[in-house]
Amino acid sequence: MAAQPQPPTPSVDPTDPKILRWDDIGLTLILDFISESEEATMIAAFHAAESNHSDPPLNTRKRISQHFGHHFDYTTFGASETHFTPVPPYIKAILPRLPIQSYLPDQFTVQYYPPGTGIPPHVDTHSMFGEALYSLSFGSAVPMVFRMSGPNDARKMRLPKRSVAAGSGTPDGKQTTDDNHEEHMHPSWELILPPRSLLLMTGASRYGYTHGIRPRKTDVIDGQTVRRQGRYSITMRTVRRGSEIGCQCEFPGVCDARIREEMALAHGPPAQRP
Ligand SMILES: O=C(O)CCC(=O)C(=O)O
Ligand SMILES: [Fe+2]
Repeated sequence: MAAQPQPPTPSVDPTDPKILRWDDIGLTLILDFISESEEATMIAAFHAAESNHSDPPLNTRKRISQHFGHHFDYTTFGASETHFTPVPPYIKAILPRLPIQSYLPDQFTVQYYPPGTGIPPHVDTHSMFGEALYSLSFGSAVPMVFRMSGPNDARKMRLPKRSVAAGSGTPDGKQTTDDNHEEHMHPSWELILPPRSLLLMTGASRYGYTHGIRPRKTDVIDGQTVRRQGRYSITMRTVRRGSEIGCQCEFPGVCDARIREEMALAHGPPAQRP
């Protein structure tokens, strides 16, 4: 396997060597954010909630999601108005430890990735969720791919049927010439997310970069080729409400708020009723 592109060198927090920061792009990785016993509790809770379903996670070949708080709405890429599931204690317990306390997440997606699966590169919706996006990893390590978005990403986000599942490349995941050009302009790099680590995306890493996980049977971790195992993550987001909905970021190419404004301009003002 070709060597995977390494992430830029982080700075290590002087007060805590487990906190790695890429300050210029607003990215933070906190190692050992949860204990092994908290990890075991989370895995057990995930499986307990799945056992009502016909397809238990260990037999699935597709990513499975559980939603807590306001559900993620895959049609608007925002939060559901109607679906709410109370937040379980194992999630509530970690909120006081999150690095940003001025606002806390209230939308949680717990996902199980069977071995070999991933998530296509995407930019999480800007206008519907607050700046801080968290991803807590557990179960096993996986490389997350980051790449500064470019014109090809902007073009794809303006296609009629944008979806997280469509991601980058062709629907079958193959790279197109445009993808290769984009990769040349803004090379991607992979950051290993170890189990029990917390990733925090703000600034450019949140608004301007795509992030994703390549579907792969093996990964190179610490120089060793290892078979990918089942992985779990909890994505944590803060729902924007009322006048907070919108975005003023510096990355209009991949900003859903700007795309909506463009569409409104292109289609003219709404028809006046007599
Ligand atoms: O599994 C992860 O760590 C990230 C998932 C993600 O990017 C998302 O749900 O938007
Ligand atoms: Fe995401």
